[in-house]
Amino acid sequence: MAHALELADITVTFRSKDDPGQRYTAVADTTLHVGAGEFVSVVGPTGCGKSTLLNIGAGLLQASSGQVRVFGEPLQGINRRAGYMFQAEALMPWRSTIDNVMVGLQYRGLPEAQAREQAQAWLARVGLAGFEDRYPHQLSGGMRKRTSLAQVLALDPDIILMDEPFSALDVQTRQLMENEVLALWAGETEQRRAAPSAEWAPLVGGGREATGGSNRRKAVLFITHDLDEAIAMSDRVVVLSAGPATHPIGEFAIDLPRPRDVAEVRNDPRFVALHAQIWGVLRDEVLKGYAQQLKKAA
Ligand SMILES: Nc1ncnc2c1ncn2[C@@H]1O[C@H](COP(=O)(O)OP(=O)(O)OP(=O)(O)O)[C@@H](O)[C@H]1O
Repeated sequence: MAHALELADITVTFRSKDDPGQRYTAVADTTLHVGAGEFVSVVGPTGCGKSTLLNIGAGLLQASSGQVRVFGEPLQGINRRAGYMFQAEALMPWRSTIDNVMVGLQYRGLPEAQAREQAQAWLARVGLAGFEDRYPHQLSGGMRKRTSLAQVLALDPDIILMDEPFSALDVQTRQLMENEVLALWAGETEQRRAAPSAEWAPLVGGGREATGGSNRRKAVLFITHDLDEAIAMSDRVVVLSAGPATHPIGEFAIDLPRPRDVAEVRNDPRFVALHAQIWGVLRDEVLKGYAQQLKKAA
């Protein structure tokens, strides 16, 4: 079966805007894939080219050479089978929560009433029932992330591309969101734990089923610089070298049982062993990446 997303021999060379003769090869000869329904994380030192690879997979950036295939088909233009969750807030501040979630559905041609119904169901599913009319500035950081998640999932993409989506959150909210993403990805719809407040609400059922979408597991490409997060969430972790000419230098199957609680799984001896193994490959690259950042700043 074709991979959901395949990057084959990708090289990305940027040209300096000020001096077109000056070039920087951020990524070189990189091949990586995400199987249908697979959760893959890519980790690497800061500035190594993680977002560049994700942008290539999203079709937002064209590779200098190499091929991108989506379910076996060469990607041309934007990857319409993928939803994209950025590190930065992507909500429109002038639109209410529900309007933010509805906008993509309406853009796809869904009548307003139907778009509203689906958006409402998704907001409920990410624990935001009752917050439909709030504006982004009236929500906490975690709630805004939930809204972004609803926005992406409402479009029922087969592939989800996530670029450090929770790095701006505090540790507790971040772990909650990570668990929520895992539960949504795994198709869990039951209430998993008691909810002391909306901010801490668990997933509630009915979203996807109520809106007639599919319940199959999505392929996820998750970019992070946080190795703990990568191991806790993924089926597979790909380690990138420091730049320039970044490329994968290690790939590790994460054989921890699911369902996982991202906080608890860190105490599992297998997690500790995997962490030590992967960190053994990543450590030198992180040091190289850090030295490069210092040089750039000097
Ligand atoms: N449009 C561009 N023009 C020139 N150089 C670029 C461009 N986009 C990215 N780069 C460079 O390519 C390299 C990789 O950038 P990228 O943002 O992909 O790294 P990253 O691993 O996602 O970084 P971080 O960990 O900081 O999020 C960096 O050195 C960056 O400065």
